[in-house]
This record gives sequence, structure tokens and C-alpha cells, in this order.
Amino acid sequence: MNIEKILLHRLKMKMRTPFTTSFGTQIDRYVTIVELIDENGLSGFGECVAGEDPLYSEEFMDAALVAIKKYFGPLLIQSKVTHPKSVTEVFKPFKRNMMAKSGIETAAWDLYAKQQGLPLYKILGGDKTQVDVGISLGLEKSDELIIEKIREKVEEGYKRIKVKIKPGRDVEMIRAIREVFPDIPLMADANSAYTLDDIEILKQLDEFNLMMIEQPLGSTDIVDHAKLQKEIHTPICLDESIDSYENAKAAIELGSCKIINVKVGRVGGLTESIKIHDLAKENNIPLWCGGMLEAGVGRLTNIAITTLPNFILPGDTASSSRYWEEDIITPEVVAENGVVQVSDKPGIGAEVDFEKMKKVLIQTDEITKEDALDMVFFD
Ligand SMILES: O=C(O)CCC(=O)C1=CC=C[C@@H](O)[C@@H]1C(=O)O
Ligand SMILES: [Mg+2]
Repeated sequence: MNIEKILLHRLKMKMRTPFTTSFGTQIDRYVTIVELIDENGLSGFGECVAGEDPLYSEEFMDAALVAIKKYFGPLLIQSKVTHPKSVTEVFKPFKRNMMAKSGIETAAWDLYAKQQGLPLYKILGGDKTQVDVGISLGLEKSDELIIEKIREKVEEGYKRIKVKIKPGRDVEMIRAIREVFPDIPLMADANSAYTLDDIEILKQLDEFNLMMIEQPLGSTDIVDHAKLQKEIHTPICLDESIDSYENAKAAIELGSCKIINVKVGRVGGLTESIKIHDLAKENNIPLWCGGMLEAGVGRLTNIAITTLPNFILPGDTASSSRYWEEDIITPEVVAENGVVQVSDKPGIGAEVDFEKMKKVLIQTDEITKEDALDMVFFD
């Protein structure tokens, strides 16, 4: 793919509204955009979705940046790969660091698609020209406030509403929501806030006809989730626990979930996402694409993977304007009546707008071919 240079654009973007989960509140989103530049000056873009702090998983942005600069960037330049599907293999000797790997692996897919003059979704094997989207709403201080937010988003046409829950803000909050909206497609995400000791609370949620409950138990667990799924009717969807094809396979075999939320960053990139997609399809496990509060680049990558056939349920690829006053891409992602049109332009399907990006840029780091070729990894 002839990569000459890698730029890491570090951004600080202010969220339009703070986003609260069982583990904390996000006000500013630190984003890293990975830009791979080839010998003809063509650029491919990927987004590293690690959080500022290791709260969702063990990864965090400062560490991901070091990992890209010290290992994955130079390795990719040295590797001389001809197709992005080989990038995961190149990175394999270095363990985990999925979000760091994904930031650069997704950029390689975008660059390759642009080199071929084709849209990324077609290169990935997708065939949808539009995708259904839902919305993920953070915890609010009162039931009235969350009900008001849901009303607004239902009116905007989102095809599925996800609310966050945590101990003390669960059964009664969902009951209050269901009294006002008895029929909307509704789901709850606990971000690992419960244990099997809370089984009676989790059983009570069966009353509310939820589409699924996402990651109720430990963030790396699949064993207790299998026990829980036997005790509740609501389908369990795993998020945090699925970080590879191997543990997706183990979770399916154990019966730990009936649905999987695929996050491209969490599983190390698009190649691993496709492997999980194919496995889930064979096993009749429906998928949806989760979000990590991405800026436009990550959002477009998510839309591309959602065009694969087993992404059956609406994803978290809401409009750019749900998150940002101004996104860094032109045109921005727009969901109309809960549907996003998939762009047919080469690569991710929109331009990174450097004028807009400049307004939120903290710093750009560079990895040159010369520096990369000087580095020795395996003696
Ligand atoms: O809209 C989105 O991008 C999804 C937001 C969302 O639900 C999440 C973002 C980041 C970390 C988690 O809290 C989380 C999730 O668990 O799905
Ligand atoms: Mg989740």
C-alpha cells in the first residue's frame, strides 16, 4: 500500500450534552484521527476510540498513542502489506491494545478503498445502501428528564432507544419509561454494573419487553452471563466482553448472549469485525454496531461495517449533530427518520475537513518512513 507517512491528529471535542453511564460522565471527548499517506499523497483515515481514562476497558488514549507511535505505525510502514486484511496479522505479535490497532487498521482500509476508487462498504462486502440507526441516551437525574429526552428522539425517528441503567436507576426507571412509551423498541445498557447477586433485580426487567439488556455483568465475563441468560427471558447482548473472534465463539458456545454489539475499535479493527460477523451469522446471533461517541471518521467506519447482512438491529450511528456542534467531516452524518444513507464516494464516504479539524486540534504527531525503517522489533 506504499505508506510514506503517518499523522496522528489529537483533538479535543466538546460534547453537545454530557453523556453519563454507570462508570462516569463524559463532557469532552479526546479523539485521535490516524492519517496514513501513500506515495501519491492519498490519505486514509481511521479513528482511535479509546477513552481518556481506562473506565470502559483497560485502554486509554495516552497509552494508545504511545502504542501506535512505538509499535503499530512503524510496523505497518515496514510490513509493505498489499491489502488491509493482512494488517491484523502484522500486529498480532503485540498483544491486545485493540483500540490502538483499530485506529490504524481502519485507516488502512480507508486508504486501500481510495486507492481502488471504491467505497469502503463495498470493499468490506456490504450491500446495504442505507442503514437503520438507534440512539444511546445517558443517565439523567430524574425519570422526567430521561422521558423528555426519549420523547425528543422518538419524534426524530430513531429506530431504537437505548438507555443506561445502574443499581438504583433500573427497574423503577424502566417502569416509568414503559408507562409513557409502552411499545417503543427499548433496551438497557448496564456497562457491567451488576453481579449475579443482583439476579432478582435483573429478573424484574423481564416484565418490560426490552429488546435486550447490554453487558449487565463483569466487563470480561462470559461465564456468569451464561448463568444469567438461563434465568432471564430478556436477551443478553454482550459489549465489553467481546474483544475478539475467539471470545465471541466462546460466548456463543456457552450461551452467554443472544445478541452481540460489535464495536470495531473494541475488537481491533475491521478484519476482526468481519470474522465475528461471519461467525455470528452462522450461529443465528444478530448483530448491531455500537458507538464509542465517535467523531465523523469513526462514525463513517461504523456505517460501512453495518452494511454487512447480519447487522440486523439498528446501530449507534446517530447523526453527527447528536454529539457535536460541528463534526470534522463534510458532509456530516445525518439520520433522517432513523435512517442513514450510505455514501458511494471512495473510502469512508466523506472528506475530513481540515478547516473544521483545526478548530479542535491539540497537536499532530508524525511517523515518517525513515524513522519507521530504523526501528527494530524482532531480533
Ligand atoms: O452513541 C454512541 O456512540 C454510543 C454511546 C455508548 O453507549 C457508549 C459509548 C462509550 C462507552 C460506553 O459508555 C458506551 C457503551 O457501552 O455502549
Ligand atoms: Mg455498551
